Amino acid sequence: MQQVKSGFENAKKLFSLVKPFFRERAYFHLTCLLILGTTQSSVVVYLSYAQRMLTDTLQSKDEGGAFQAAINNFLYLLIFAIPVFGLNDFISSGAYVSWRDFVSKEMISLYLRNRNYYKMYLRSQESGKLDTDEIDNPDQRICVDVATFCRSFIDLFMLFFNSFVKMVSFVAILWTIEPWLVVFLGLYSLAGSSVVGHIFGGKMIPLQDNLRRKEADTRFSMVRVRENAEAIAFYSGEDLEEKEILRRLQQTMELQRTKRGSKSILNLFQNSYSYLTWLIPVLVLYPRFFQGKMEYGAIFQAQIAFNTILSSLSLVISQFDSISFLLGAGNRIYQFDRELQRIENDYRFNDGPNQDHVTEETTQEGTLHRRFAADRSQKKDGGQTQTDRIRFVTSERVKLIGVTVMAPSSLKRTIILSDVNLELQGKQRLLIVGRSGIGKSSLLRVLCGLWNHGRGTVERPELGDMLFLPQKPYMPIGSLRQQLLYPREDKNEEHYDDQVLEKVLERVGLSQLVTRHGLRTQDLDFSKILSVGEQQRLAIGRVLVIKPSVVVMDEATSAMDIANEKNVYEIIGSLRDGETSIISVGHRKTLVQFHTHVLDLDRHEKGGEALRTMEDYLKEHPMQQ
Ligand SMILES: Nc1ncnc2c1ncn2[C@@H]1O[C@H](COP(=O)(O)OP(=O)(O)OP(=O)(O)O)[C@@H](O)[C@H]1O
Repeated sequence: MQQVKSGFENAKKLFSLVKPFFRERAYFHLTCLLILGTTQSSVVVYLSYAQRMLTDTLQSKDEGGAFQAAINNFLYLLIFAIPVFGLNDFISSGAYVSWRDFVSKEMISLYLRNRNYYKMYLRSQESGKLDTDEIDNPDQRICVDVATFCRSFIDLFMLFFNSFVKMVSFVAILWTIEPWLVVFLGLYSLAGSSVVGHIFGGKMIPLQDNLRRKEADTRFSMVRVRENAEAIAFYSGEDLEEKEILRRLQQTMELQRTKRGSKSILNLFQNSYSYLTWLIPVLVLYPRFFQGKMEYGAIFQAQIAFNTILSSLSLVISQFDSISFLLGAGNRIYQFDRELQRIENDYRFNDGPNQDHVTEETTQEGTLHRRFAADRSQKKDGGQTQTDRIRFVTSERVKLIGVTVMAPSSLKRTIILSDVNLELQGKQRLLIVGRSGIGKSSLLRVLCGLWNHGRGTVERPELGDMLFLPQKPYMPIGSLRQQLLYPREDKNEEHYDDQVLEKVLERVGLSQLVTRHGLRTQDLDFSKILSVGEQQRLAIGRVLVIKPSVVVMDEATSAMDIANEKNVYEIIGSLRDGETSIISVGHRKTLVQFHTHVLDLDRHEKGGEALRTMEDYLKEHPMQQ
């Protein structure tokens, strides 16, 4: 019963993965595959008749001169059969490429949409592991598992369909020769499939799933070495890295050994199952042949029909390894897809900071406000009922009203900061200070909409009008132009022509990069080419290109020398006639001179007024001058 239930579950999962493609463009490929399958199976059936005819004329020593005709017949069939079988790969690969393309694009789009990738990453932080227990290695799921799934599904589909068509034809042939053989085959395959499903089903499918996960973990540990080559080399951490990679490889190999054991037993069963029946047609039919009531060709054809029906009916047994391989990959895609859908739904009904699913309303002052569904959500959390989402409102200035920041972990909602109030007018520049770990970066994450757990209201301009600069800037693989334009696409040629961008580079002291790398040389990895200070200046170049109304900097000048840092603040200060607001987080004393206000989180923690003018702050902290 358990087996039937899990078989039904697996079929349901497969159906849910295949269904979306049918809403798209699968019908053409399916029609081609079905026509091809039917043609191929018919050719096999005709070949069996041609073989029977040939055998009969051989046995009769060409009595009646039919031998030549049988040879010709066979040859004509072969001429037709060769291209038909040759088309197999062409047509099935067409279906595979189209399907894989569709599924991969859907998954990539869902993964990157509405910051789902970031939410999945936050979930992985909750467990403190690299990946969540359920959703490990999203990259492998999208790139490798989807490919495996589509290829194996199409191959198995073709195999099952061709076998079915052949089986129907050969059942008709064998029925005319000996009906009991057909009945025997039906019962025999039913018994065999139940035995295989019962003994191997529960083991092989989870084993395949686990194996794929371990393979991906091993590969990922190699990728980490490549990505962190220099840091590892500085530490001389090779030995430790090797041990870690070998530990993961060892786990993979152990699973391979377990699989080998189960597979050998499966193979033994498969071989015994098919060889045990070999003699049955001959044993059943030889009395009639000896009595002269049957031609040798009929026995020959009965043998072919018997074996074909047997192999068709026992496909589940003979292909069990491929089926578990398919279900293993399918299961991983299904889990991933379900998790993404869950995150997407959660986003729709609870999260907010994105324009797609928000409600819009106009305030009394006529300002366009966007209120997110989350604002109204009341949720039970840890046994307490509370409003656990921060409210985001679009406004011209930055204002925090009673903002309490909670860690995004859903397991344990730790309060990082409570009841922070702040209002920033244009031209004001805010420095956020406080001891390490107090919550400075967390506050910026809230401001930029990455985190939304907590209470209170955040008013700020549209996200597209704000630019966040982290300590370690992100450098996408691409040209120098693309670095400057990021996160905008490199297509608006007139607006961002090369001369404008060269001027930007000149202002941040990086004009030598144009000579060194060119503006349009593709596929450069600037995170490896540039020093961290240069990367930080390049990121400031993005501020000059985008000209946001608010610039948020999280120790974004920490790797620069004092002259460059000064230059950067002067550049940002001159944007939009000095109306660009600056919010910085940093520990360096030099930052004080570039800001007009301070949000002192240490003072806030002790219950004092957190927001002060720089003048007041310096009276209390003269050493900072
Ligand atoms: N995803 C997370 N889940 C749970 N806690 C987190 C998460 N990210 C950060 N924290 C915790 O929140 C607290 C504040 O972190 P945050 O990075 O905001 O500190 P910070 O003031 O910017 O520190 P620093 O000056 O060292 O950069 C820390 O105790 C940190 O461990």
